[in-house]
Amino acid sequence: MQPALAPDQAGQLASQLAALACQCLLDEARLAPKPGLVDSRGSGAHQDLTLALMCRSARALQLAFLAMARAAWQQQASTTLREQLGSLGRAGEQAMLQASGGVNTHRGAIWAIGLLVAAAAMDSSQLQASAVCQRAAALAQLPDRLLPAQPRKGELACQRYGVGGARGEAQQGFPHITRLALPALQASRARGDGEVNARLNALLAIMSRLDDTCLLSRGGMPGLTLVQSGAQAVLAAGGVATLPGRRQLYQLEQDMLAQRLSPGGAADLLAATLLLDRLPGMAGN
Ligand SMILES: CC(C)(COP(=O)(O)OP(=O)(O)OC[C@H]1O[C@@H](n2cnc3c(N)ncnc32)[C@H](O)[C@@H]1O)[C@@H](O)C(=O)NCCC(=O)NCCS
Ligand SMILES: Nc1ncnc2c1ncn2[C@@H]1O[C@H](COP(=O)(O)OP(=O)(O)OP(=O)(O)O)[C@@H](O)[C@H]1O
Repeated sequence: MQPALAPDQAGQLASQLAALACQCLLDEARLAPKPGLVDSRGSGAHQDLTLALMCRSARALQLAFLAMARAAWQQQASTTLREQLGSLGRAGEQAMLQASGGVNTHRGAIWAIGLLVAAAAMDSSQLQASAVCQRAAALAQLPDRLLPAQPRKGELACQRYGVGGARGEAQQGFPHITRLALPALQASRARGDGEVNARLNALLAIMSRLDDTCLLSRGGMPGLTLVQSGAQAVLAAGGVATLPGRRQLYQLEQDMLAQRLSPGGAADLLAATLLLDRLPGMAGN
């Protein structure tokens, strides 16, 4: 049990968490070169998204993350908290749609990062990635009776292809982050690759294994397989910091753009990876 904090101290930590979550979304959006995704070079495989739109959407989500951190502050996982977070997540989606003029910029990110912000707030004395992911999984496993019944694109892809999607990833405690992305980020930094390349290698590690419903909706199983094997080829060639790895990355990007493939789920998980990487270093810890 963490020691009780004065209310203003608790409020400050919740604000810091929300600001950090937004910063991670901005860092993900600006990181380049990301195959198929919006980045500082352009819109990737998207026709209705730009970097400016992604940044506006990211900033608009700070209040939703703050509300989630406050709601979860020193709470245990419960159906009441899960349903509160669900309502706040849907309000966040409305704020996102307002900021983006009706385009889905960050729905998957609100889900993953919302759960992780809430999980961090539940016990701010235990901010290591594994502990935070376990608490987020406990939340994601609880039912939300207020969830609207009609299934969305991701849900439909899950049913059609028999994969777990965004929900399954969270319910399992974000294994693509803890087992792949964070180790790839750390190994790449340790090799002296530089921060941009380390983050790109973490993204490629997620893409090499994730059953991303964005890819399944856009390109079916062939689209998902193309991306997974292309990302594996980049990593097998030595990663994005090497010349052979860079060549594989640009080949993968050409193949993805030709088929309008965008790994949106992997991008969300990269932003979540950056958050988990920075949580233990948050002021006050
Ligand atoms: C569970 C969610 C993601 C609904 O997902 P659904 O599968 O129905 O599809 P939807 O197309 O809306 O979103 C899927 C998004 O998740 C991301 N994604 C896709 N595949 C994956 C994957 N394998 N792993 C992680 N993220 C993924 C993509 O960005 C995609 O756009 C979520 O939107 C939801 O239930 N929201 C309700 C509000 C809520 O409960 N919020 C909780 C706040 S903490
Ligand atoms: N840098 C990024 N560029 C593009 N998408 C991103 C980025 N970062 C995260 N995403 C995620 O990708 C998802 C967008 O995927 P996608 O375009 O397939 O969804 P959609 O809007 O439902 O589909 P469509 O555009 O085909 O109608 C968003 O939910 C968002 O969470």
